[in-house]
Amino acid sequence: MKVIVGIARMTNGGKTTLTNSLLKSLPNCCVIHQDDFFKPQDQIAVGEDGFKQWDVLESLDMEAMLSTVQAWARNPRKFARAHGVSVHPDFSDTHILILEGFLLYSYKPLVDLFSRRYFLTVPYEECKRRRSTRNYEVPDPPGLFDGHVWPMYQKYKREMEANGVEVVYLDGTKSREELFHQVLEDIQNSLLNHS
Ligand SMILES: Nc1ncnc2c1ncn2[C@@H]1O[C@H](COP(=O)(O)OP(=O)(O)O)[C@@H](O)[C@H]1O
Ligand SMILES: NC(=O)c1ccc[n+]([C@@H]2O[C@H](COP(=O)(O)O)[C@@H](O)[C@H]2O)c1
Ligand SMILES: [Mg+2]
Repeated sequence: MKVIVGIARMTNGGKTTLTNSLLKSLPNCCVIHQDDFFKPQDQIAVGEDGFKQWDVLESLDMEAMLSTVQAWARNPRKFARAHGVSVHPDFSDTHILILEGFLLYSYKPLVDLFSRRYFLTVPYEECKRRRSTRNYEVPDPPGLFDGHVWPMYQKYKREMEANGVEVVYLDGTKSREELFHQVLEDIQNSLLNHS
């Protein structure tokens, strides 16, 4: 059985934190981080607003991300080995892939591959506060959050809803432990339903 789980959305919603906890608890579980597929800085367009447009789909090499997912799907055992994940003998027929990132459900070739699509949200003020404490490889210029990050979040969310993409919303203001247990239990239940 092969299962692909999406841990998506809001910047600073807690995706990477939650994903890292799940990886330790789920058997034969590999991960692909969307952040690893940002194009180089000189290929990021500058918008009419003067900001580099990091938070649009075109800033990510989604074809390369899809190829990586396909490599896992062709041979999850080989993928696990190559990524240092040992295959648990008691669960050798179960393979889980977590895709983690802020724009997972807006790229058509990927969207139907998920068994479960999680969508972490936190209120605007909390998101902005957490973001202000983060150090990205390319630091945020002043005004980026309100001028680019937040409007793009809203635009893609509206499009996703209009396209009828089904997601499981998660309240990112819950504690790390509560979120972890909620999602772990939910994934375990959906594994039982698949088997
Ligand atoms: N459940 C939570 N409650 C409070 N703070 C959190 C929670 N999960 C993550 N954080 C904090 O929020 C920030 C962003 O977390 P991170 O997992 O990197 O988010 P993302 O990958 O969605 O951008 C970090 O400082 C992290 O420690
Ligand atoms: N990793 C990078 O090269 C890079 C560069 C500039 C901005 N970012 C930011 O990363 C965010 C996505 O990552 P998080 O969801 O972990 O916050 C986007 O909102 C984007 O603005 C990342
Ligand atoms: Mg992250």
